[in-house]
Amino acid sequence: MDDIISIVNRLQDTFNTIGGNAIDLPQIAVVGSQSSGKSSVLETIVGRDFLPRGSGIVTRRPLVLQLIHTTKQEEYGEFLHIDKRYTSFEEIRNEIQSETFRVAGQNKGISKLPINLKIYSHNVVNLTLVDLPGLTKIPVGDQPSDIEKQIRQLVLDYIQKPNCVVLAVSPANVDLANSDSLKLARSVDPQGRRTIGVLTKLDLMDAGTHALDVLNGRVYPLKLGFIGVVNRSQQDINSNLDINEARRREDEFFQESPSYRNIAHRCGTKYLAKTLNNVLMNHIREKLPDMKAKLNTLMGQTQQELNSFGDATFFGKPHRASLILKLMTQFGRDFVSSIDGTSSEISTKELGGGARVYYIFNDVFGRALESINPNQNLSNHDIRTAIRNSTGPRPSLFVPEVAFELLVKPQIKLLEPPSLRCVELVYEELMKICHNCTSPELSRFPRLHAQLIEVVSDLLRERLGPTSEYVQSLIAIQSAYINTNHPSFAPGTAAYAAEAQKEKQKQTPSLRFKDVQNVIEDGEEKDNELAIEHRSISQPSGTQEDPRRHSITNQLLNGTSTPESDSALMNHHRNRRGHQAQQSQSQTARDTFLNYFFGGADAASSAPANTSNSTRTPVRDVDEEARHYASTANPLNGRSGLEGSAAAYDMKSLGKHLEPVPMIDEGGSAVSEREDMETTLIRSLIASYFSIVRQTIEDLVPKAIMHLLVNFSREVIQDKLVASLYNPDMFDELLYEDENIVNERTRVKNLMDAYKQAFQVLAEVNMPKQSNMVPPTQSTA
Ligand SMILES: Nc1nc2c(ncn2[C@@H]2O[C@H](COP(=O)(O)OP(=O)(O)OP(=O)(O)O)[C@@H](O)[C@H]2O)c(=O)[nH]1
Repeated sequence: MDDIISIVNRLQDTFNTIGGNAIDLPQIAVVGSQSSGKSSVLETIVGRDFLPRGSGIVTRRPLVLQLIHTTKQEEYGEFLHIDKRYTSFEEIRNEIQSETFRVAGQNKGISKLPINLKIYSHNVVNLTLVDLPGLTKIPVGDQPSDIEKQIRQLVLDYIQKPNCVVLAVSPANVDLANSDSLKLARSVDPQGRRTIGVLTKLDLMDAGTHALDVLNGRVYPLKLGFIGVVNRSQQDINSNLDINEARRREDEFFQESPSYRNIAHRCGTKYLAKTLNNVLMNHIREKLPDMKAKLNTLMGQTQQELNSFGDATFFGKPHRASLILKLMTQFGRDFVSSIDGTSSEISTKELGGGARVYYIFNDVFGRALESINPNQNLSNHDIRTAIRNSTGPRPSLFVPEVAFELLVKPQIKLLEPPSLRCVELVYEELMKICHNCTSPELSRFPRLHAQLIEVVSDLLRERLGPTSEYVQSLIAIQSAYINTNHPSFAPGTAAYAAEAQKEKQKQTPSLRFKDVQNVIEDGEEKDNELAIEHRSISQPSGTQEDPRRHSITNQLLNGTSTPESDSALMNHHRNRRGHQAQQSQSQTARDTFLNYFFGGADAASSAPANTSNSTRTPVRDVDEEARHYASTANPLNGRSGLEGSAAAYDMKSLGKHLEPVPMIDEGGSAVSEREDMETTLIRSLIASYFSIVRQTIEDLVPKAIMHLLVNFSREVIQDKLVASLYNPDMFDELLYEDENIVNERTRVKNLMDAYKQAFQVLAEVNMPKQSNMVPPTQSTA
């Protein structure tokens, strides 16, 4: 029995340490009619005098008695309602009495409110016993009329729980057929599986009668059987008969009684206590598989929790350096793997790490660039003014390239703010990643963690400047040189021109845009001719000019070319080829034409290379252009016809009638159809060129950020961390452990030890001695 007690106690102690109800130990409720001897039975199980005794109703409140086994010699009791340790059992009894009076009153009334008492002793097994008010039938004194019902309900509240073992006490000197306790026990345990019958007062039976039939299970069937006991009489109590002496007398009674001598080994309080233990053990055995499985799970979880505090091999001063290095490497690796998306903790709920950087590039940055209007902040007035200014005193003949450059550069600058913001967003994202790089092991060392974050933050901060500057220079580079020769630049312009031309075609059936294009693309021979022609036109003034050229060019531009004129043109050029062919060879006819349509104020000086590839950029209304050209400008030098004869005017007399020139033309001067056309064209050209630059920036900025900020940081992080923090003088400081974490680790460690111990105990319980495990049966009689 000692083995069982010790195993049960150890198990209970183990689970007390854990603080959980891992074992569902049974509660034993003592049920019986009034004065049947319930309190006496309880007292003998505990082995101490501590319950109020007497005739009439004594137990008027449930007494929940927790017996707690301790290894200390000192025995004491504690009530839940009072913060005091009672070492005198006499005092405990008085406290029960006064507490009963306090709640249930001085009369014979009862209360459902239990009194909770814990008894700590090395003589007890861990058990919870409940002493309940005795069952009555008739109210006495000033008891309420439904006292029987009240007590019955109170008792049922306890015994109907499946883990409650019912100790049904019946006095032997009353016929068992009248036993209220058995009747009530049967209502909750009809199979009699968890009811132990206790027959008290065997010593008070009439002479010549005995309870052998009951004790042998022939009268009332209970799986756990009946046990006969002899408690102290009132007389014994009054004379303070020692409880151990009472037990000895009880043994004597059964040994010497001719009726019970044969079954003396399964009678008495001692045997009752043993039976209760067996019931307890059986209960544990039943629960064993569940408990083991539960314990295994708990051990697994606790081990995991323990592991999260770090590898135990790194504990201690000699391992500080390797621990720091390990944590640093882990931090750096986490940072890199978060960026690369190779982290083991990839979320399915939200974007994280590198995916967010991609999102910034693709969605945020991409959309920000797309949303920029290429003509933002550019009014028609601005464009006209730019054109006018760039043509100087001359009326513009063609859309001036200088004006286009002037206007497109500030627009390119619009790409700078979103590009710089993109750098910042990625920087912020990397900062976030760095802050999220933590592990339970690292969180043990808050100072090291903070330092790791600080070093990486510094690194990122250092890279922010150069990356932003580079991105800024990417925009500046785009503004530095406007490459109208870009292969993608022409189609947009041509599309616009085609659109504009369609409008015109409806009105002028003369030489059309298409025709001009056809002329351009009509074979190398003609192209070369035209190239030579343009070269001639571009001669600076003062050069000897062929007068035939005027009419040929005008014919072509006016769409009035004839086979004759074409051949004349050819002949003319053949004649000129001798001295000019060499110079023209490197130039194509496309250059020539584009200088017509895209010529600057000074067409002769505009770089042909700018337009050499823009084969489909005839952007002017050729008819109108040619007419305008013929009427207002000298096609040879692009100068106004007025210019040459300016001296013919008497400026002094004119001055009297002319208005002063305003600093800003606020729309006072009428906008001609032609100016309107030019403005629209410039807008289209800006949009076309802007989209090329935008595309380049959209491509280059993420690359630059990846190279200068992201990749750079991930490559140097490890070196940077080691260089900054791997210093033996700092180890103590860096490895300072948070007090709460130390406590938590200790708690988890103790928990793990307790589980291991419990597991060991359970292994022992699994193989108990057979004799201890068999519940008492009547058949052995
Ligand atoms: N001679 C003798 N007297 C007993 C025995 N058991 C109990 N008594 C006496 O019977 C009386 C009632 O015993 P208790 O143990 O107080 O009975 P109870 O069922 O707890 O009483 P309530 O709590 O009032 O219901 C006491 O005076 C006991 O001394 C017994 O086996 N033999």
